[in-house]
Amino acid sequence: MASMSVKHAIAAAKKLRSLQERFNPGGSDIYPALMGDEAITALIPSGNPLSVHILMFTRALREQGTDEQYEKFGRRADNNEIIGTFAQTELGHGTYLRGLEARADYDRGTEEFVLNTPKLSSYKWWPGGLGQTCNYCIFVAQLYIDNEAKGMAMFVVQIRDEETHMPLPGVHVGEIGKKMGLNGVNNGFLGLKDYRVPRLNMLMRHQQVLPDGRFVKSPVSQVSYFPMVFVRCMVARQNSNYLAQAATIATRYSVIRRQSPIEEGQPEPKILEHLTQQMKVIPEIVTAVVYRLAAANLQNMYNETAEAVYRKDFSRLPELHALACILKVATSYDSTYGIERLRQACGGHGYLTAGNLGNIFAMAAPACTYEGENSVLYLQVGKILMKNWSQVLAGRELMPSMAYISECSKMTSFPQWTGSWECLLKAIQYACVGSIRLAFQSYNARVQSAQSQTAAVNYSGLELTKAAELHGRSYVAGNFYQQIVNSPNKHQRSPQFQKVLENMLELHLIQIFFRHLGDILRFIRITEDEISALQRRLEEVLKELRPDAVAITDAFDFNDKILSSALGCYDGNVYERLFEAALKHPLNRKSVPDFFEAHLKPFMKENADNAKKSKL
Ligand SMILES: CCCCCCCCCC/C=C\CCCCCCCCCC(=O)SCCNC(=O)CCNC(=O)[C@H](O)C(C)(C)COP(=O)(O)OP(=O)(O)OC[C@H]1O[C@@H](n2cnc3c(N)ncnc32)[C@H](O)[C@@H]1OP(=O)(O)O
Ligand SMILES: Cc1cc2nc3c(=O)[nH]c(=O)nc-3n(C[C@H](O)[C@H](O)[C@H](O)COP(=O)(O)OP(=O)(O)OC[C@H]3O[C@@H](n4cnc5c(N)ncnc54)[C@H](O)[C@@H]3O)c2cc1C
Repeated sequence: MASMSVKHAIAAAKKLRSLQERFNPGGSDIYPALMGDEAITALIPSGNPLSVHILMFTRALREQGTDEQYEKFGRRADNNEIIGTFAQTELGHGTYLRGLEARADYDRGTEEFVLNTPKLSSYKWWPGGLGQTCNYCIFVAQLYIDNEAKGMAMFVVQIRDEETHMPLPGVHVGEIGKKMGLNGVNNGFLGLKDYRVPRLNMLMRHQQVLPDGRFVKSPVSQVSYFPMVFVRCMVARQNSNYLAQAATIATRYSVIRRQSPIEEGQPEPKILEHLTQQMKVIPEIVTAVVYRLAAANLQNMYNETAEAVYRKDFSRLPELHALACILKVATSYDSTYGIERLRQACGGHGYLTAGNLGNIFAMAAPACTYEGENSVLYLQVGKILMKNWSQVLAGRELMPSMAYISECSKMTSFPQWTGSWECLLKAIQYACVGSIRLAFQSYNARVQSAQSQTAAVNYSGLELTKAAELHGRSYVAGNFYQQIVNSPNKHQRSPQFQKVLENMLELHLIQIFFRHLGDILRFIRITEDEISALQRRLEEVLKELRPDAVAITDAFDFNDKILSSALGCYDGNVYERLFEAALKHPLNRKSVPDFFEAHLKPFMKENADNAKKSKL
């Protein structure tokens, strides 16, 4: 599997190079285009062992290294002359970066760093491609000068000989073992013992160690986290893709599969005629569209911020960090939940490997963990919301993506309920601000009672994560509303197309309303009649979108090779393809399986003999 994945990954890398020549060398705006060509995902269903090389190793060299360091290492990496990974997580630490144990001690006598993973728990553990594929890595370590800790730093480390691929002296490297999925990625471990690298192997665009050992601190320490921000933006796009693939498969299957008459005596309908099936499938189609649009927005913001950071303007980093966290979490949670819901919507055949829904789930699910575990990132956003609420109380402006918080904070009560889209959106935002206010009261009371900020964050954690989740809902729903209702190119859309988009907006807003009804009712009075009216509208809009479901998923434009699913094939010949896949199973090569003579027959005979004896 690993060699097949590497073979396909090399093919994909060549494609990426040709795209880079067309777009711009190493530009971040090529990745969505690349992912628009899902061949990357389909060709490598067991995961791409070069993903981290492309997404993190090459970018870290470009963004964290000096121009000279880019010339020395980055150009070769961009040209795939060397293959690297991003080695930050350790066996003992992943989330708490300040607890990382790998260390880099500066030796001013030789102008080198001595790299060590002092304990087993200090071993780098998880980096993609580290096990077998990479010959370099970005090694993230705590920097020490004269045994004084200076914080985290990144080092370019060669781990294997470029000719023989043998691990270099002082390097202990290998594969960490089988996973739930992505088993073509060869995630690896790395131990270093007194491994020396020249001073200029420390990436020094933002912080420097001078030959005499003087340390020049970064103006903004968080800029060293930038490689993670980029991947969080990519995850938002990639996981919306996984959900779109699963939605396409389940939709196509749901208009092929017939089961259970709706009226006695009538023929069995397509299962998508069942309202409950519509409720399983159609909202996931819409969620995939909603997140694809939100991820595109985030990608633009990333590109703008990356250019600003290059000019040493770090002002937009905090907002990008907050949005990258919230979208990475929301997209990975909702896509993972959605793919499983779509699998269940396909009955038993959804559980077959030939349906590919299990593999899509296995590709999507780890995004809830990597690049920042989701609950930790929710807490991170909760902390940022507390900081911004203090700004609101001080009457200060907030970052654009949080402007609604200021607006809602000025509302003494929620206006008359109308049930309009604007009303539904405002309800979600109003509930979010109410949750922020409650979280702040708890958090602030703790800080006032002399709890440390980190302890107050921990003990207010449930309210902070709730506020963060509702902030994510508010941002995503607000973005979707703007794209459908206020988009500058709205007049270029046909009325029919605009109507489909508005139905999708109606469904998204009502679905989010019902998902957070408890949170909303805490702050807004809504009558039973008003809620029942929304229930009717939900049923109505599912019926309205039913005829468009196949067309919308066809518009995702996944070809059969990419979906790799007997249930979601374009020609709809599901049963033929399921049977064809079954006949290919190795167990069907012989009529009598080998285990019959060896195990089954003796077992049955022994039981028969025992039965006879017991009768005597
Ligand atoms: C060959 C062809 C292939 C083609 C490839 C392309 C094809 C693409 C297809 C696939 C695309 C996408 C799929 C993705 C596949 C990728 C594969 C998996 C990769 C996984 C890699 C990893 O997992 S790398 C390791 C990730 N690890 C983490 O994320 C660690 C998580 N922990 C943290 O981030 C931090 O510890 C923390 C944020 C939780 C806490 O930060 P800190 O310790 O500093 O403490 P504070 O919370 O107090 O923060 C201090 C201040 O810093 C601010 N802050 C924190 N983080 C950031 C940030 N990132 N940016 C900016 N600012 C930040 C924080 O807000 C505090 O600010 P103040 O309050 O103002 O002080
Ligand atoms: C498929 C895959 C690919 C990966 N690729 C890479 C890679 O290329 N490079 C790399 O460096 N790493 C990589 N990782 C590692 C990944 O970044 C870490 O797994 C992730 O950061 C979580 O850290 P951890 O696994 O050590 O969990 P921990 O940090 O030990 O967290 C475990 C659990 O503890 C809880 N927890 C932790 N901290 C807190 C907190 N502050 N508050 C509340 N609860 C908390 C959470 O429930 C969390 O799930 C990869 C992981 C996976 C699964």
